[in-house]
Amino acid sequence: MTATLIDGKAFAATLRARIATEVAQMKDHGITPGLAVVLVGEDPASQVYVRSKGKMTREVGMNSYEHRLPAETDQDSLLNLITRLNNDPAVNGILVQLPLPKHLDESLVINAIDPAKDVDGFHIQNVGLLATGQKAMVPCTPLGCLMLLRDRLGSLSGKRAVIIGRSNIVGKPMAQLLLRDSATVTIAHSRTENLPALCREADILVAAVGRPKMVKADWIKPGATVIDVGINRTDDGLVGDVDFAAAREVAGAITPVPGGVGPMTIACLLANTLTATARSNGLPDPDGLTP
Ligand SMILES: Nc1nc2c(c(=O)[nH]1)N[C@@H](CN(C=O)c1ccc(C(=O)N[C@@H](CCC(=O)O)C(=O)O)cc1)CN2
Repeated sequence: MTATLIDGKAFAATLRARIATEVAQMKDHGITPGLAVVLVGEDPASQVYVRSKGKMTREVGMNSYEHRLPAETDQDSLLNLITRLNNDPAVNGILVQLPLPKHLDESLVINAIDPAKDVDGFHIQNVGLLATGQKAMVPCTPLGCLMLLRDRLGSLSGKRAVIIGRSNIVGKPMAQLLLRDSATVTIAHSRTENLPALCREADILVAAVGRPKMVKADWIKPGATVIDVGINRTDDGLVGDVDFAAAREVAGAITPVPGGVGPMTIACLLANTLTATARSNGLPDPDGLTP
């Protein structure tokens, strides 16, 4: 069996077009969503992502505010900028591109963002709201994975899901979202015993470890849906955490890298910015953009 390709690039383009329609309607009511993105330093991949975020923000009709700071920026200067953005009524969403240079305290910086403008969903308040099943801002990459999974499978209720990776950005929020949809969820990590056997039990396998081609074909239950969050730059180019060519002969559906989960991350950032704008203006959440 050759797996169906889950085309995240196409899904993200459709999502962005829908967001553009909703932004146009907001503008008719005098509201223009604004997204501020802060980049500290010159990490080449981060520069690409930030440029792409700015371009797509403008394409859907939102205002984009980019703040590029030198790598040696001190903590207080960064916190002062965040305070300014928190207090700026034109800014509905704030994102600090990660990773930050080592001398900056990532948690302190993220938790300085107004939770209502935290379109990354990384603020401790949003983490807690998500974990307790309340209305939260939801991290973009797991939100994108959830959208792809629901589109492919419909109901996730009762499905066996294994997530490889326990990061705050992907693994943990992904688990919360799948639990919310009544999947049976296991988070696996570097100390998990007999990982291949555990993965073989999964109807839904999410790989988010950052190790190129780690997940082999014989780790996959025939017919399973495989979501590859890995973005690893290797001598062979960009590869995921899943050995794609072999895995697609076993899985029922699989996301490619590139063109799978990655494009969903930015589309969901725009979705979150729209949601944050609606909430701050006392409007209902836009349909289908929040879990
Ligand atoms: N504050 C944040 N920082 C980071 C996040 C995040 O969600 N919030 N996620 C990643 C990077 N990221 C967005 O910031 C991101 C990663 C990948 C893609 C993407 O479209 N990938 C393409 C491949 C692009 C390439 O060639 O590199 C794909 O997979 O098809 C978009 C955004 C870390 N930091």
